[in-house]
Amino acid sequence: MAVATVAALLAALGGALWLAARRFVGPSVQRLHRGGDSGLMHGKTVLITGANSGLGRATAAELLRLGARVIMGCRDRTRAEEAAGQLRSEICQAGVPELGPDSGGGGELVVKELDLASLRSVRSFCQEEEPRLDVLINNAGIFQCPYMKTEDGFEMQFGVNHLGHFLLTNLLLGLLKSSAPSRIVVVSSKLYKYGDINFEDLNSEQNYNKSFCYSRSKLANILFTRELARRLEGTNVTVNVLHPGVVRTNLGRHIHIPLLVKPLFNLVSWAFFKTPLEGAQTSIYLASSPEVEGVSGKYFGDCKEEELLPKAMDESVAGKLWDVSEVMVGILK
Ligand SMILES: NC(=O)C1=CN([C@@H]2O[C@H](COP(=O)(O)OP(=O)(O)OC[C@H]3O[C@@H](n4cnc5c(N)ncnc54)[C@H](OP(=O)(O)O)[C@@H]3O)[C@@H](O)[C@H]2O)C=CC1
Ligand SMILES: CC1=C(/C=C/C(C)=C/C=C/C(C)=C/C=O)C(C)(C)CCC1
Repeated sequence: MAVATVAALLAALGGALWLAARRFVGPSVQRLHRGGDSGLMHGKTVLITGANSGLGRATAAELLRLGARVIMGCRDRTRAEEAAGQLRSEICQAGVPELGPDSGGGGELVVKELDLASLRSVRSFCQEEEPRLDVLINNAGIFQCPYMKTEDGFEMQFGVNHLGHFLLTNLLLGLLKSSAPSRIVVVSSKLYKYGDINFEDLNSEQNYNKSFCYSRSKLANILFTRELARRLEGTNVTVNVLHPGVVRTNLGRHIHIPLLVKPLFNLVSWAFFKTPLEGAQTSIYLASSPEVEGVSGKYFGDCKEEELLPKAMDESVAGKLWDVSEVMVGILK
């Protein structure tokens, strides 16, 4: 009995040490791409959607550290102000002195309300005058929620992840062009592989499968990027799309995990998932690195270009999705 207890304790200790070692010296930590000088983004304005949490928050922190004026486009002002306050104090503690509105254009955080589940909110957000926009990061997202509709009657995941960002980007294109060279960065997911654009039921009214709808919205992000890159040729505005890997964020909030199993999931995610800062590296890279100047229409993971499945490169589906999306959000000329 005593031998069995000691063996079990040793196995548990060994397992814990292995997990901890993996966490601290594993490949995901080594991939960190913190090459940028503070000042690299000085004078640049960056808009990040969903910047109060997870990847968006980590991206905001790093671009702020690089000297950008970061606009946090968030649906909940209280949560966003709280995140902004924390980011400001983290940056001050890290000793970046030039933060603030009087700093001559560098390192400023601005919170603005933006609910991507409401076309009215997207339109009113874009009506607020901004003198320039150098980088737009379409980051906000919702994952495997129960069947819900946006204010305008779209299935929630397709509505927020694709249509809200589609309208936002289109309404900001003039400003991005007048600020060129400028960049658009789109956060998609490897799970696009399990999606299809079923044009006959884009609002999933006949049949709702939450995993399929998430994957479809992320496939739409990629098709949108490729069609937009084609339309933006010669404008000096680039657009690229990325997958961040599996990252420990609040994205899984709609996944029900029994209370007793939760500690195990937390342990597994702590050991195997990327941290938000690790997951945000490709967004930061595409937003700021001189290495990707002029690169457009490409798909990235871990700061490197990756190949796409043929269904994400289908030009006729991308063109049709663009046309249908224009009608859905009401910007058909
Ligand atoms: N975490 C991961 O493993 C992966 C994430 N991704 C993608 O990364 C992106 C960021 O997600 P992540 O940081 O993980 O998740 P989080 O849930 O931590 O962050 C998502 C952000 O999106 C915001 N958001 C959700 N709905 C809306 C809306 N209607 N209007 C405006 N903002 C909204 C959230 O706001 P609020 O806090 O108010 O809810 C939050 O700020 C998503 O596009 C996701 O699909 C892709 C692959 C893997
Ligand atoms: C951290 C954590 C969770 C987070 C899950 C996440 C972050 C899922 C990510 C999904 C992916 C990979 C989406 C791809 O596009 C759970 C499981 C809810 C509960 C336990 C702790």
